[in-house]
This record gives sequence, C-alpha cells and structure tokens, in this order.
Amino acid sequence: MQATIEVQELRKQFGQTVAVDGLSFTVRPGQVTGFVGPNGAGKSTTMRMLLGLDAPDSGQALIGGRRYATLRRPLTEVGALLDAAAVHPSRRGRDHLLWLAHSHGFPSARVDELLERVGLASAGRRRAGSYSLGMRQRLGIAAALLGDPPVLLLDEPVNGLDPEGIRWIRGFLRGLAREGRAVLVSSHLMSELEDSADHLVVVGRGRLIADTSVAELLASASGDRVALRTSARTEAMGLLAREGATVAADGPQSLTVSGLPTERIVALLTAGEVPFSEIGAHRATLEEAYMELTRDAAEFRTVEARTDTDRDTDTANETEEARS
Ligand SMILES: Nc1ncnc2c1ncn2[C@@H]1O[C@H](COP(=O)(O)OP(=O)(O)OP(=O)(O)O)[C@@H](O)[C@H]1O
Repeated sequence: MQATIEVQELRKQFGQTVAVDGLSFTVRPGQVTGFVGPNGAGKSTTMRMLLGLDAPDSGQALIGGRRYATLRRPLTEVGALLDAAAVHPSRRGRDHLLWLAHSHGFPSARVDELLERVGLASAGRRRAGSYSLGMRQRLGIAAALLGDPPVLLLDEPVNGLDPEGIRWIRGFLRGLAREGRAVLVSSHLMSELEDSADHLVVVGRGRLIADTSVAELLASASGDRVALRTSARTEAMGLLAREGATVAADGPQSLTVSGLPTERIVALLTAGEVPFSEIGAHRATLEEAYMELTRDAAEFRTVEARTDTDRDTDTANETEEARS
C-alpha cells in the first residue's frame, strides 16, 4: 500500500454549517504534515471522513488510494488517535491494548513492545482512569501503532501535554516519519508544530489557506527583514524611516527593519551615532508566518477572534448611524 493520504474536493455540511468546503491536499510519506486551523476549521471532520466515521457530501478522502471502508486490514493500513479520553476508566492500559490487539490477531508481545516505546511500560497495569491526559495520549498513540501502519492520523495529540510530554511527542512524530510513514497531525496552535512538522496544510472555515513546506513558509515570512537591538529605539526608527525603510518595534529595545540591506542600516546608524547591537537577518517564527499567512484571509477570522478595535469601530458606526 502507498503511504499517502489524499483529500480531493472534499465537502461536508451539518445543517447550515459547512464544516469542510471543497478541501484538497495530499500527505506524503516520510514527513510530518501539520494540519492547522482555528477551532471549528474542519480538521476533525476531515479526519473523521478519512476514517469512514462521517460520510462526505461530495469529494474523496483516501488512505493509500482507497476509501477506508474498502481497506481489508484497517489497523495495519492506518492508525488514528481521535479522542484520547475514549478509554474505559476502569480498564488497565495494557488490557485496553490487549483487547484491541487480540481482536486483530496481534500477539501480546506487540502490546508490551509498544507500551515500552511510548513510555508506559511501568504504568501499563494501572487503570486508565488514573492516567493523566498525557498518559492517555501515549496510550492512544500505542493503540494507533498496534498494526504498524504506514499512515497515521493524530487529532490534537499535543493538547494538554506538559513541556516534557510536548518534547517527547515532537521527537516521536519525527521518528515515525523517518521510518517512512505519512503522519498527519492536527493542531489549532501553530506553535505546537514548531520543531516537528515538515509540511503544513492550513485550513480556515473548511477551506484550504496554504499547502506549503515549513522551510518555504519561514523563508517567505522572513523576507528581507533585518533584526537589531538598540537602546535608542525612537532615534533609530526615525532615521531608518527617513531613508525609506519600514520599521517595526518588536520590544523596548528591538526593531525589525525591511526595505534596506544590513550594510546600509549599519552605515546609517553609525553615521547618525545611534547605538545598536545584535544586527542580522530576521528569522520569522512559525507563529509569525502563520499570522502573516492568514492576515488577508478575511473569511478565516472567526467571530471570537474579532478584535476590540473592530468592536469599537462598530459601536462608533452604530452611534454615527443613530445620530444621522
Ligand atoms: N456532528 C456534527 N454536527 C453538527 N455540526 C458539526 C458536527 N461536527 C462538526 N460540526 C461543526 O463543523 C465545524 C467544523 O468542526 P470540526 O470539529 O471539524 O473543526 P476542527 O477544526 O476540528 O475544530 P476543533 O479544533 O475545535 O476540533 C464546526 O462548526 C462544528 O461545530
């Protein structure tokens, strides 16, 4: 089987809500692909359609070129973590996996091997009800890996993890991709995918906003900007702006400058006797790149995400209308 996930012109509506709206993308083997978008963007619905749990209104959701319902041995073809809480609390972690393993003819040794691999070897005989969210995520990942599938779908696996858990899962996901698997990981926070995703599929309101490698996204967001530190921020901003640069203050002593090369900035500040240090090419963070990417996508903004400025403007407009 090819280790791929293909979504083609996928659409799903619940009543008046269009959850997925003509979405197309491909997840390739050997990579961690981040599936990013705010709450309600349609990520879980897309994953559910890939796993045959929701039926598309139109379009296709394929694992290794086939619909889930037609897979002969699903656990050996795709592993999924949709809801880490979906484990019976009185069942021991190891028993939960044994039940799943035996129902598919996998040996008990496979369960112990996986408990070891996800760091639950010593907790396997404890009841799942006593597990932290992080431990349940690990148990869910072990369940997804039981059949050694080439394709993995993980819905918000970082959610609720502590910093140690986040570090663990990032390394673990990279390891799964290095083994040649296609790994699709959803998150509503771009920062959660920092250091683990190679590729990103960004969605908003059920539609595709970007399908890009992380490296390309960061390079385009970093642009030709230069970052520097200065104890004379106002003077530096005025001087560089007069020379045609666009200058943004990132902090009390840090500026990001675009429109002028580093050498010219150094020459101008030196000639103007404006103190500065730590000057160099600006490297955008994934979060900055994400903000830039979604800035112009008006339909991407949710009602909750509206700023106070919007509300103030609306109120001002309403007051104006009331007056006239
Ligand atoms: N079974 C359902 N019935 C009605 N509406 C639904 C159903 N499932 C999802 N929706 C709606 O579809 C939209 C997309 O939801 P979905 O859960 O796929 O988004 P998401 O990107 O996974 O968000 P989250 O991070 O909150 O899970 C939302 O408006 C949601 O309320």
